[in-house]
Amino acid sequence: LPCRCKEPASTSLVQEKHGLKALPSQDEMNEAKTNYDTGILNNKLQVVVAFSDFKAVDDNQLSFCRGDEMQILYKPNSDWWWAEIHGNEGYIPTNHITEKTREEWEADRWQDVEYFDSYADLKLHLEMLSDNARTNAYKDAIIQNAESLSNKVVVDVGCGTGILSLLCAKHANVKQVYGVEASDIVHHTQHLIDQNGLTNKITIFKDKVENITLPDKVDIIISEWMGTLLLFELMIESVLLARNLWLKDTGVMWPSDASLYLVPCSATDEYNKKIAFWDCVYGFDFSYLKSFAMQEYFGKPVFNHELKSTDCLDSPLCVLKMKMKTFQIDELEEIVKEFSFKVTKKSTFHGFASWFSVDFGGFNNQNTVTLDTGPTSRLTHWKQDLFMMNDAVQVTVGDKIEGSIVIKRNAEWRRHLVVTFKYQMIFHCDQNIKNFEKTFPLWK
Ligand SMILES: N=C(N)NC/C=C/[C@H]1O[C@@H](n2cnc3c(N)ncnc32)[C@H](O)[C@@H]1O
Repeated sequence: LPCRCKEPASTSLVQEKHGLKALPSQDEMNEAKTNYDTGILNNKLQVVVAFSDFKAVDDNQLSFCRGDEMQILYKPNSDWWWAEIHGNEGYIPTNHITEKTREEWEADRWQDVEYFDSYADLKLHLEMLSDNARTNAYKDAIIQNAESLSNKVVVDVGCGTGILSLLCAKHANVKQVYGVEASDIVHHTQHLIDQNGLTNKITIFKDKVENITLPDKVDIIISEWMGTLLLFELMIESVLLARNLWLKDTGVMWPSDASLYLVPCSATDEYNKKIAFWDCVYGFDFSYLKSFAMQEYFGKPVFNHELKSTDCLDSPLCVLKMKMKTFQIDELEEIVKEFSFKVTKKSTFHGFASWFSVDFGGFNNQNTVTLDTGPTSRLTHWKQDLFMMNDAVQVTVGDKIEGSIVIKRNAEWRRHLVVTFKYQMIFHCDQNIKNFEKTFPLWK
């Protein structure tokens, strides 16, 4: 099948670019045919997955795309194997494929081993549980909607120590709570449930929510999945998958709504401490280092920035609003939002700040509880995010900052994002225009 790969490179380019040896000789091939026939294990040909596209440059090579699965027939040398795909046979370069299974390959793209290891010990759970604004928002939502939760079945996706499951079971007369947790922290969770006398109300599943089978569909999905820039970790994908698999049509998602906000801001302290600092170091001009400092300190977002309301140069803009009952996973691939900010004070524009808020929609649209992580609310462990631009620009009332933010999901590393700002500044006094653009990996 014609592959949607890029245009063919020349043979030499392919071989140079991928550092490939020459194609196998006829002798090597004959040798392989003899040896490999005996190498087939229990009648199953080895299947490999391509982790990058390859465009054949002659008719005895096979073209394929990232994610394609191929059967290996012979291995004449370490650089080229003879494979079959879509009924065609030919050579494939071994430095484009992984011998891992698709499941292993997918897990790698999600960095599941590192990800779930990071939640296996108490550190992150202590940080989340110590965040009173966060945890009490869930508790308040449960208490204020206890009536509606009565006799309902709840699933807590990514339950960690089980705190949300415990709050549901204690403060509402729920029928049953299923707590689902894939990291090793889950080996403590059952003890905590038993120790608090809620064993008969809460059932724990020790696996990814993608892999489990619940006894039945549920009335409520509760989860605390929000990360930096709301979306990082992309745990939201697992929550939406759980919705698609296990939520009744009449079911409720908690949080029910999630919003991401953006504002132009000054960040004078950060800028002076890390960038302006180099202008004069013990009487010496170190300004040569400023561009390196900008890359080192602000090439990526600052995820633990504390934004003051007085730093904001205009009102915040909601750049993403997700109705969790209907939002689709593929909408996460790329989010684009135009903005047009108008500066409200004389200050220095250093960049943009972002934060999120989530609503726990009441069942009858009353008793909605909101967890807001913005500069006017109680500080949470998320704090706010700072996207420091490369140029600090003096601004005054009426200056405009117009452009777009693009949040693009990393095609390879599925928990990561890339954020690009592209905008122009239109100065009120002389209508002079300056163009800016900067891209921030989050985090790969
Ligand atoms: N970043 C914030 N705020 N919270 C992250 C919260 C993450 C918790 O949910 C678990 N978790 C994440 N994804 C899954 C999944 N697909 N299946 C089961 N458990 C999962 C993690 O192991 C953490 O304990």
